[in-house]
Amino acid sequence: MNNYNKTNDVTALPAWRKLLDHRESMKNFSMRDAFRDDSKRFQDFSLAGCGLFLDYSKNLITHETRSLLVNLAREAGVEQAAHAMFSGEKINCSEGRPVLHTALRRPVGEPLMVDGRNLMRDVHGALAQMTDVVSRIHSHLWRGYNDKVITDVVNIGIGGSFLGPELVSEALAPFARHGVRCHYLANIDGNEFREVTADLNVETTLFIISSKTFGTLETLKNAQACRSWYLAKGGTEEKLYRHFIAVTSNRQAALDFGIREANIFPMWDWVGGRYSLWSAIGLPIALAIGIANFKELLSGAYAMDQHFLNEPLEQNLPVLLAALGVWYHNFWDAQSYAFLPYDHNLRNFVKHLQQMDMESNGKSVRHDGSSVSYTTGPVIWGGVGCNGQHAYHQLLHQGTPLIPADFIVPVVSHNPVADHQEWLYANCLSQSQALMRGKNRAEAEAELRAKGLSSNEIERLAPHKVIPGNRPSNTVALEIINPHSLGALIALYEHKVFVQGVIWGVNSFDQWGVELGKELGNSVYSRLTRYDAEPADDSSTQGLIDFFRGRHRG
Ligand SMILES: O=P(O)(O)OC[C@H]1O[C@H](O)[C@H](O)[C@@H](O)[C@@H]1O
Repeated sequence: MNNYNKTNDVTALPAWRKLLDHRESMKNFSMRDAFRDDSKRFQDFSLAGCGLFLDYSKNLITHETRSLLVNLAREAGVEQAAHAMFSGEKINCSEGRPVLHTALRRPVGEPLMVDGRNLMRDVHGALAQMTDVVSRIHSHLWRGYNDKVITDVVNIGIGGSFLGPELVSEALAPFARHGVRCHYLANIDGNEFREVTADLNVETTLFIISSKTFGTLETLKNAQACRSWYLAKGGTEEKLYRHFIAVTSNRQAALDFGIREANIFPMWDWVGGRYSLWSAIGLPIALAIGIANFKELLSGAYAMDQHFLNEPLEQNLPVLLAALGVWYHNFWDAQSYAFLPYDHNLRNFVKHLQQMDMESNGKSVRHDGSSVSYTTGPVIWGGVGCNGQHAYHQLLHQGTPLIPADFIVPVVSHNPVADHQEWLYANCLSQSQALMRGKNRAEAEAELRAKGLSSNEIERLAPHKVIPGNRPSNTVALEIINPHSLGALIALYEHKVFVQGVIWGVNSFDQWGVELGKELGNSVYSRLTRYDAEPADDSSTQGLIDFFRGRHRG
């Protein structure tokens, strides 16, 4: 039971009931009319903070909606929950752990006592260890077994030990000027292994085994394969320590794998995998962009932390985004949410957000073990614009489901080409404008008439040309993607997810749902590889095992 939402059932809160009534009153609300009737709408429903600018005016909301949604967040205990999280309360109830990824970006000097221990000493100790190894590699003091300079880093990790670092490395590629290329090896798939290692030089490659538990199948199998690759390519056992680093909370397992003590970077159980890029899991980022830029990333996230903690709910970026998501999800029956970054370097942002959001709030049991009676975490999807306009925006504009969208767009490109950035920005705005205003029947007919079509043709075609509109979106604009603004942007969504979890009364920080598949995987594997194994419990699994056996050339 969380300490701040006594009922734990959000539908019992007065604000929820008022929102149900309000939803009824909004059934004929038209954004297009709202913009026509209120010239101050953009001004009233936009907010700047931490280098980001949020335009949330293209939403199915009025001033009353906003105050009811903010009241819901308040009644659900969001303010108390935020302080509980930041102060180290064990809010991850099922695992009895604090949730302190925010501690990873606190500046030196701000102590954080948890169970009598100042965690900040551990945090800054790890940051100092990162700083040292980055400095030694960038200054060519750290060399390979043949004394060659390190030019490539392969991060071996999956889930939170991969998606966050991958996102940040790509997003901050313009800042990678230290001669170290980052590669990510995540899946247990020979195709990926070959793709990652094909062009690597064993003499100049450093492997980072990133695994909070050091027990993840994919990561351990890849670590063993990379070790074999290193030895097969000429690497020596004696100098293996120059090519293998580990980031983990399971120190003993790393030592047992053969990682030298000094090459082990700490992780802690109070940092969830999907929130861990700010820790030594972010080592590949720091190797690519330098420790100074990595610290800028931390300071951007810290700025958003302070905004989230201190701004009133009405002026609070994560709270507003969270409340709007709840509004559509629980009162407009939206089942998914689209993220549409208009920047090539943010092309994998949605992958990180998928884990952050869906692994956090893809829950159906509240803190106290009771089942929810309402929908919780949405399906998160999306992709880079303008590409999506030529793929799935059709459904966004004329499909049957309501799918709220977040557009994310920088003004300045790191690589300006002709007027491309102007067109990219224009397309981002026009897509959200089209979602909002649509094209009504009269406009469709007038357009066809202007093309000289006959009235029969107009009658036939017009229904297909109508675009419903009134489809909500937010636009997060920023001047340029840099370490500070990216840190703030990622932290914005971390806190949005947190606020929604508080409102829904679920534990956003465990992930028991991923265990069963892993357990069953072990028994399927043994049936695939041992001919004396018991048959599977169901004919589908056994039939597919037989299909494999009949064809596999192992
Ligand atoms: O970092 P690791 O312990 O290897 O875990 C890697 C990933 O696998 C787990 O199954 C969880 O679903 C993720 O939250 C985690 O990030």
